Amino acid sequence: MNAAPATTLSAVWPAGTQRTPEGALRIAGHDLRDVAAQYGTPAYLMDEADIRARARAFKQAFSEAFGAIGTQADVFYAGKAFLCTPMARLLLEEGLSLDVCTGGELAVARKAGFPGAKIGLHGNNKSVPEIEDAITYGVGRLIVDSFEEIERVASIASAHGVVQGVMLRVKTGVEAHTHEFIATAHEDQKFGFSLADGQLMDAVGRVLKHPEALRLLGFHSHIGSQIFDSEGFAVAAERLIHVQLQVAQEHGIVLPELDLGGGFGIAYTDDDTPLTPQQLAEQLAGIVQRACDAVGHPVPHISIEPGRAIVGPAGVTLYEVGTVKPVHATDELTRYYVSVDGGMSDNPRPALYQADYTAQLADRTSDAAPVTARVVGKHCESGDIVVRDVQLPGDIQAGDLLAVPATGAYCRSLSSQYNHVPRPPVIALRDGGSRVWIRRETIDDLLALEVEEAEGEE
Ligand SMILES: Cc1ncc(COP(=O)(O)O)c(C=O)c1O
Ligand SMILES: N[C@@H](CCCC[NH3+])C(=O)O
Repeated sequence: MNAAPATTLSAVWPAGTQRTPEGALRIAGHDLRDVAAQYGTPAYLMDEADIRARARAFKQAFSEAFGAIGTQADVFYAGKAFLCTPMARLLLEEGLSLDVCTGGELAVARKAGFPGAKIGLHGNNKSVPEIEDAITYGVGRLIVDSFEEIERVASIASAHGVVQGVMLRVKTGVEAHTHEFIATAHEDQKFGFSLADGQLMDAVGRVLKHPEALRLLGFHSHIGSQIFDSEGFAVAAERLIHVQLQVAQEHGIVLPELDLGGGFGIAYTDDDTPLTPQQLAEQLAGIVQRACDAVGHPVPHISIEPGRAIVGPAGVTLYEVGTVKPVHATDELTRYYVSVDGGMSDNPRPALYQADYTAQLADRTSDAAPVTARVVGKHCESGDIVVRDVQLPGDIQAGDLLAVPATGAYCRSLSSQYNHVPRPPVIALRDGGSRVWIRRETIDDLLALEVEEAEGEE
């Protein structure tokens, strides 16, 4: 008798994820039971080919769509989504640029040999050492976020005899359709110079007073994160092109660059329907062209900064189930609390943003009737939820493996050691091999930070 064929999972999973005829999940050719046996759980798994394919898709789609309107577009991967040295090297191999926002992220880029010219440094409160590191490393663009910083960057650049390329972060006033904590362009939040109250034009004037130290490249806007339509980008682009025109009229300078930021949404569950890189690129190119044509301004060189959309869907967290507790939530509902060996320390997004995820058994299939389950972690918080609502087989039990998809972005990078739970490793899976990108943290790693009192010391 022929075995049942492998089935391919939905787009919430890394491309090509399958359920094998034996019932286990397989990613990049790896049976997750073998991965768990080799590396332990919990573990962040990254499908390397999937990251590469998404990086390539963005690069190609944006260069084609913006090439068609007579300009170029660079893709700066937003390192905050997930960064480590091998990831930075992968991006470099794929021809992307890199957005970092702290000295720590810059240090990873340097370790990877990422050329300074292909790096942008963000941050609303960069320290003097961070600015010095960026300038001496030759970072191509520094995205300036405050009046204090204009003077700080000018004085450091001038002390090093450098004319530093800068962009101004703009608060465009766009109300992005996303969770309040990840919307970043409305007035009442910390990022950027406001367009509405004249701060931006004031900032332009102040940058232009330092021609020996600062070169104004253009404006930068990031309207927020996990956004599914291009409406907000259209409003932001129109406003930005309009001020670029104003700069041309008032100062006689045509600013060569415009950065539209990142924030492109991904599917966390099957209810989410993100745009493809090609759809995004075509829509954004149309938006920029119309905005420029409307005021007769040349189309600037464009950059975008996707983080989540490149790395998010490529990641899956693999857990082991420890307990299953049926809870009589209401007269009608028994909810099965499935506790796994990680939780809010490896994925704080549900606690921070009420983010939705899904999950599937990774070691077997089951014919048992599905039950309403909540996947929770092992931390001392009732908000320690990994997946709020998911249907899982009623015979789920201790020892089962559970996989949660779409955890490649803002999980490892937002992780903590809450309750002294060491952080999971990051394992890169590729056809024919696997490799540890970041090893599992140990209790000794955590204890090593403590400073013992020397004997005889008060
Ligand atoms: C300035 C900037 N660029 C890019 C990003 C990347 O966002 P996302 O990972 O949602 O694409 C962020 C984070 O939201 C950001 O603050
Ligand atoms: N950390 C957020 C996104 C904000 C990114 C930085 N501006 C998330 O997980 O969705």
